[in-house]
Parts: sequence; structure tokens; C-alpha cells
Amino acid sequence: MKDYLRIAVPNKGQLSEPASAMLREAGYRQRKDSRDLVLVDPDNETEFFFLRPKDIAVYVGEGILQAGITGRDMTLDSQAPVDEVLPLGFGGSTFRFAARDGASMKLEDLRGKRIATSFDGLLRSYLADRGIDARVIHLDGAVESSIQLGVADAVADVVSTGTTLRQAGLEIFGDPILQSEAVLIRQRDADDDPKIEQLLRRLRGVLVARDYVMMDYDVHAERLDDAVALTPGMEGPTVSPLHREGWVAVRAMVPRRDAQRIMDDLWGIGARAILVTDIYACRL
Ligand SMILES: Nc1ncnc2c1ncn2[C@@H]1O[C@H](COP(=O)(O)OP(=O)(O)OP(=O)(O)O)[C@@H](O)[C@H]1O
Ligand SMILES: O=P(O)(O)OC[C@H]1O[C@H](OP(=O)(O)OP(=O)(O)O)[C@H](O)[C@@H]1O
Ligand SMILES: [Mg+2]
Repeated sequence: MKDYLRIAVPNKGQLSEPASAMLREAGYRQRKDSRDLVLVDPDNETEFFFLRPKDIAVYVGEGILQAGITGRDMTLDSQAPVDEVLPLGFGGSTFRFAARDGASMKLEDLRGKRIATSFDGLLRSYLADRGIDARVIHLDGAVESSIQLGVADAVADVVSTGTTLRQAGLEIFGDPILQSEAVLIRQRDADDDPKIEQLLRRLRGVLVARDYVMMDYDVHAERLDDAVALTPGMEGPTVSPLHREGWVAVRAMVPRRDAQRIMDDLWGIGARAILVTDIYACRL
């Protein structure tokens, strides 16, 4: 496909569904069959390649594909020459040390010990930065079993709810090694590309549509300054005259998570007919 934009998307795992959902929301076609390896979206002149999340930074770093969605942890682990261009707000996790419950380990105690992980690159660079010499044991998955089985003294693993570690009788120690989430990556120092800029505008639009709602209300003109302080909007709210003398209608975007509190506060200053609606899509 000549001049088509080529994008990598996780083919399975925690990021696969939410990544495709976000692209769909941004107006791109996505696969219907989870076994499909490639999907062509001719309307948007874009091809999507469904790849293992851990491999995505490699393809993008080599310049084979122009952008990809994967985890920040996987991107850093690969040490591929890529830049994170947009955090995507899903697939959040932390990367942490854990040891046998009750061991009360500290970072310094790792000197000379065996640490099992699937993220060797990430772990090695963290230890090197802190001058800690330890043996890194590479495992492909189910890292939490390694201590019980006697292969390692500690683990460095992805933690979301912490249930996996707890059920394996392990306890987290030390500061988080990394806060991760799904990110859009590009090859480091890649040239500007209008198609990528369009993809970024669309994805930013999805993030805003998810995080913000539109709020409309009527308020007495005398209280307008107080109302605007509560709903400053992006570049100032839209204020229109109302037929009812002395009143104005106000429209502004507000963070979704604050919507109920703002409605209470607006009510408190006498605003009425307060309506909240979803934003379907946007370009700011
Ligand atoms: N609860 C979670 N468990 C695991 N990874 C999570 C979780 N939440 C977010 N993530 C993130 O999802 C990304 C992909 O991890 P995932 O475990 O899906 O890949 P994988 O291990 O290669 O695939 P699989 O487990 O299917 O073999 C990582 O960046 C990780 O940080
Ligand atoms: O803190 P929690 O909510 O329990 O989630 C974290 C666990 O989920 C992931 O495992 P996954 O199911 O991807 O299996 P894997 O170890 O084979 O990758 C990750 O590797 C942790 O083990
Ligand atoms: Mg996994």
C-alpha cells in the first residue's frame, strides 16, 4: 500500500482491546476477527499491523512502521530508538519489586541476589543507575512463582491490583520502578508527517471526549463572574443572552470527574437548568 500510514497495535493481552477501541473511536477501522494480522483502512489510507506488545517498539524503532501503541514499560525495556509521543490513559500499571511476605527487603538488600523478571532491560538499567549489582534471571511470564520455586530471591514485575503478588505470598518493597500506561510511540527523531499529525489530533480528541463533558446552564448576570470561575472552560465559556431579563446562558467544557461537584456549586450561586452532555468527538 503505497504511502499508507503503517501503525502497530497489540494483538493480544491487556492493551489489545482498549487500543482497538480507542482507534475505532478516532474513526479508524479495526479488525473483527482477533486472529487477523493486518487490517487495511482505505478511507484513512492506514494499515494496522497486530503484533505482540513487546515487539512493537522494535518495529517502530527500525522505521518499518511509523507509529505504534504499546506499554511505556515495554518501550523502555526494548531500548529501541523510539519516543513516546502521547500517553493514552489506559493500561495503567506499576513496575515493582517484591519478595517473600515478611522478608522486609529493601532496595540495598538486592546486592548479590537473584531477581526474576520479564523486563530485563528495564530492571538492569534501574539497578545500574543505583549502583546495585544483582543477578537478573529472565523469565517469560508467571514471574511470581519464581521465589517459591527457588529460582529467585526477589522479582520485578508488573503490578495492577496487586492480587497476583498477594496470592503468591509476596510483598511489594521499595519505590515503584516505573509508572506505566499505554502510549503512542514513533521512531526517535522521525520527520514531521501530516498523517501522523492527523492521527495525534484524532487521539487527543478521543482523550478530551473521554475526560470532559459539556455543561450548559442559566444564571443571573450578576453572578456571571462567580459562574465563570467555576466553569472557566478551555478558552473561556460561551455566554449568550437569555430572553428572560437579567439572565444569561453559559456553555463550557468541564472535567467529567468534577461535573457533579460543579453542578452543586452552580446551584449554590443560583444557576438553574444545569445540563450535562457527553462530547462525542472534538478537535481543540
Ligand atoms: N493488570 C495488568 N496486568 C498486566 N499488564 C497490565 C495490566 N494492566 C496494564 N498492563 C500493561 O499491559 C501491557 C501489556 O502487558 P500484557 O501482560 O498484556 O502483555 P504480555 O504479557 O506480552 O501478553 P500476555 O500476558 O497475553 O502474554 C504492559 O505495558 C502492562 O504494563
Ligand atoms: O496486580 P494484578 O492486578 O494481579 O496484575 C498484574 C499481573 O498481570 C500480569 O500478568 P498476565 O496475566 O499478563 O500474565 P503474564 O505474567 O503471563 O504476562 C502481570 O504480569 C502480573 O502478573
Ligand atoms: Mg502479561
